[in-house]
Amino acid sequence: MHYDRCFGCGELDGGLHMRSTMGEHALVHSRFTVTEAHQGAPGLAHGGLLACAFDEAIGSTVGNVLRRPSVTGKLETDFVRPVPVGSTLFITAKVDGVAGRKLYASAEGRLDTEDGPVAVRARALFVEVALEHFTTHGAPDALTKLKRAEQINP
Ligand SMILES: CCCCCCCC(=O)SCCNC(=O)CCNC(=O)[C@H](O)C(C)(C)COP(=O)(O)OP(=O)(O)OC[C@H]1O[C@@H](n2cnc3c(N)ncnc32)[C@H](O)[C@@H]1OP(=O)(O)O
Repeated sequence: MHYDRCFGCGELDGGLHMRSTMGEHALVHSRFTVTEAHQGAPGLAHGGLLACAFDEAIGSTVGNVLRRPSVTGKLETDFVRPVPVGSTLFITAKVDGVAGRKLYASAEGRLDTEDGPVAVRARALFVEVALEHFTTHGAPDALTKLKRAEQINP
């Protein structure tokens, strides 16, 4: 968790409540379980929420592997298989490269087990920002709030 009120990883009611774990070879593993609240078509996950889960999984990967403050500049998703309500996506993400402030990363999500069929792939460009990005555009006390989450979950 990088911030307790983050929609992706925080404690908010209705949030995605995702957690990430660093694995071997700098791969980062996250899980997203699709509930009734995440539906688009009846019984199926909404594509925008799946994109959100991948934004979170990749953002957490960039943050934890590179330890550079950054924001999503671009996020591309390939939805290759339907994701039913009740299923869990096992997401594995990695950093693909760094070019100055541009941080490239990607992820794939497999259905229900770590070696299940791939249902979603995503690629993202994160752009490194100064910490003032968060205090100027977000909340003046943003750094205190982010630091609090770091203390809960170092
Ligand atoms: C642990 C954390 C988990 C968090 C997960 C969730 C993360 C998020 O959702 S963050 C929220 C969503 N994202 C945002 O709000 C970002 C809003 N955008 C911005 O603030 C700015 O556009 C920002 C910071 C991305 C870039 O602006 P700026 O700092 O002026 O840099 P800028 O010069 O435009 O771009 C830097 C480089 O990135 C490239 N770039 C920026 N955006 C894009 C894009 N969409 N596509 C391709 N390239 C891009 C530029 O071309 C430039 O490349 P080069 O250096 O080769 O010329």
